[in-house]
Amino acid sequence: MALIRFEVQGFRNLEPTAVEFSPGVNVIHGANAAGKTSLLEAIHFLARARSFATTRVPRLVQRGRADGLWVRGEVDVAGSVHRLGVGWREHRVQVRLNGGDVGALSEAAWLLPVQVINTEAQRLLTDGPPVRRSFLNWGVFHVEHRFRDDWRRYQRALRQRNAALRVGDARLAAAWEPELASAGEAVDGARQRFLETLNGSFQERAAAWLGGVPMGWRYRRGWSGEQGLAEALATGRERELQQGYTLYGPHRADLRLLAEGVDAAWRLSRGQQKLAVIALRLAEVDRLLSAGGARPLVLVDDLPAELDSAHRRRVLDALFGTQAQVFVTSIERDALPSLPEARVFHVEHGIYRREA
Ligand SMILES: Nc1ncnc2c1ncn2[C@@H]1O[C@H](COP(=O)(O)OP(=O)(O)OP(=O)(O)O)[C@@H](O)[C@H]1O
Repeated sequence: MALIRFEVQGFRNLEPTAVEFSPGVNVIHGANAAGKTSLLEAIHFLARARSFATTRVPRLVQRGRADGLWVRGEVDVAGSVHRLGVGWREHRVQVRLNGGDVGALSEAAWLLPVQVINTEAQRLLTDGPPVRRSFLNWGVFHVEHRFRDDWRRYQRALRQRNAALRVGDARLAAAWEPELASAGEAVDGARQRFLETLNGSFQERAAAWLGGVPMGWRYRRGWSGEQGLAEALATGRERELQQGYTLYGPHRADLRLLAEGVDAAWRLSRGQQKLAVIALRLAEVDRLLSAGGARPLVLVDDLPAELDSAHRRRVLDALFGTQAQVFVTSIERDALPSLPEARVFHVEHGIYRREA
């Protein structure tokens, strides 16, 4: 899997240009405000129908453009090419795959699993649990095919039970519990299996990058102790009726990274936090690659920020050593090591061009 051809229209400051990316490493350089982040954002929009920088899609539309935006790409999956297009037109996201409309991006999300590493990377440690749950869900979604159905089933049962709790209907709330518990246990089981497979690769990189600080993690599944979820829901129901929503289940899970046994967000420097997060994200990338599904894309924006040159070099070696398709931006071309096989693009005033 690789994003080989790419084109945008009406996306931030980018001029409508078509380019051919390398299936391996792509380096994008240019001055401040040239459009480097916008280009990565456009790739991300193609993959996920949303930005990594804003939750408001209309902000991505080029100033003064009334007809919205489109991002199009050709994705090579084992030699067969899929045409994917994602746009914002008539106040909604539109997705087209191989010439046909696709109802939801989730139908096409398997094509381009994308990971972002940017100056905000350490927010995976410092923000609240939702970012870590979505980190986990993303990985599990791409390696366990049943996960999507279990997660949807769980969300649906959760909505129904919460609606019953809000109106104080204990019988209806209880009636949703078997479904909620079975889908919730499946979601949790998939997350735990997935996490176990990340540990080796995470530990290896963390040991090399964090100067021997012992790292680990604590996964909380969202309900306590040895209880099954059905039991936790039944015993918690009275309290939940007072609160008006479900307090137990995988929607309350969390994954905390630990350094020397305490929260990594307290113990590590900002640069170390970033390195720990990169190690975790690359462990996910390794896992997807070993699962043999779609090959992930890794978007790396402004890596030089906060990393000294020795750590930058280690991270880049690790990145380039994975079999993922990689896009790295940098203000200075020379801040990145020169790789003979990398394809280099220069961005200026929103025009991006391949360098000879
Ligand atoms: N909707 C939009 N329409 C037009 N231009 C926009 C829009 N949104 C942002 N821009 C502009 O696009 C330019 C490129 O921003 P971008 O973040 O891609 O730059 P960059 O090359 O990553 O810069 P830096 O190195 O400073 O991070 C900025 O001048 C920004 O103001």
